Amino acid sequence: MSTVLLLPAAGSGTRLAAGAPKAFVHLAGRPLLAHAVEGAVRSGVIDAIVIAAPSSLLEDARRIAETAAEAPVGSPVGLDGPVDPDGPVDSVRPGDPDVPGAPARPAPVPITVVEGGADRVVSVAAALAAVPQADLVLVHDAARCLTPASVYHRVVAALKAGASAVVPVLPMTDTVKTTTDAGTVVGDLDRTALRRVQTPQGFVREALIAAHGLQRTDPDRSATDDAGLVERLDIAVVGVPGDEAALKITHPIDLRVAELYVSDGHDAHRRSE
Ligand SMILES: Nc1ccn([C@@H]2O[C@H](COP(=O)(O)OP(=O)(O)OP(=O)(O)O)[C@@H](O)[C@H]2O)c(=O)n1
Ligand SMILES: C[C@](O)(CO)[C@H](O)COP(=O)(O)O
Repeated sequence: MSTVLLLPAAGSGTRLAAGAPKAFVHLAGRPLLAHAVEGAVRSGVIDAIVIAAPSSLLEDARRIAETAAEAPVGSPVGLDGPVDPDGPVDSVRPGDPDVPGAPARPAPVPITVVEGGADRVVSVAAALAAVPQADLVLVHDAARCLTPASVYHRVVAALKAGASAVVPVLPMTDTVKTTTDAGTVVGDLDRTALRRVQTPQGFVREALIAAHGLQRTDPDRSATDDAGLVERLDIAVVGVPGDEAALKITHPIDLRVAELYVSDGHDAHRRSE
């Protein structure tokens, strides 16, 4: 089964306010986009990547992504111990650079860069239109650039087990209340039923194409993720465990947290659990 990753990276990063479109802001000396591409390639489950970038930065995106993708690729990344050949992810590749004697080799993952749009949905649709052939399509925010390989593995495994749509989810850690516009508390939501949703979100290609097709004619613009579009087709969306390291870098404090996480020596892309 071939799996293509769509990487929306065309956002302006208004809330981060770091002086450049967010995917081009540096974390630990490299653009977020480089971290995101490297994480996807090192997961071992992605066959091709399509990036949606700002129109003025298409060449920069291509250069950054191709350099990042040339990092040696290794299959056991994110998996503890040897790869189980009978395990759920069957496209894992050999050649771990950290295994003594294993030869490093260039990434075999082709990268396409397209122009993004005015909002995330438009950017994802532009990237989706550039996917030549694929059985499975994953959509992943460049802003979630430290996502561990294990999250990719869980999403792809659930698709291969028969799901049409898969999202990584985490429990709520705050109490959640509803309020009036004026800010008066109306009531509490049962947080045991609520989940924070991350990316990569995975889809059978036809489901994602149908969902974006519907979106083009649907006046309801409320969906903030691709699963939200697919839900309108009454397709069941399956949740798998996400990971706190897959945080979306949105505000300055998120970038600071990510910097500390990396400088503490964590290599999120290699982490299994
Ligand atoms: N027009 C857009 C808007 C967002 N994105 C991408 O969608 C992901 C999630 O968006 P978000 O984190 O909200 O990024 P921004 O839109 O850049 O943030 P802000 O709203 O603060 O400007 C990011 O990887 C972002 O680059 C995109 O490709 N095209
Ligand atoms: C797709 C997403 O990352 C899921 O949590 C999120 O909805 C994107 O947020 P945005 O601010 O609407 O881009």
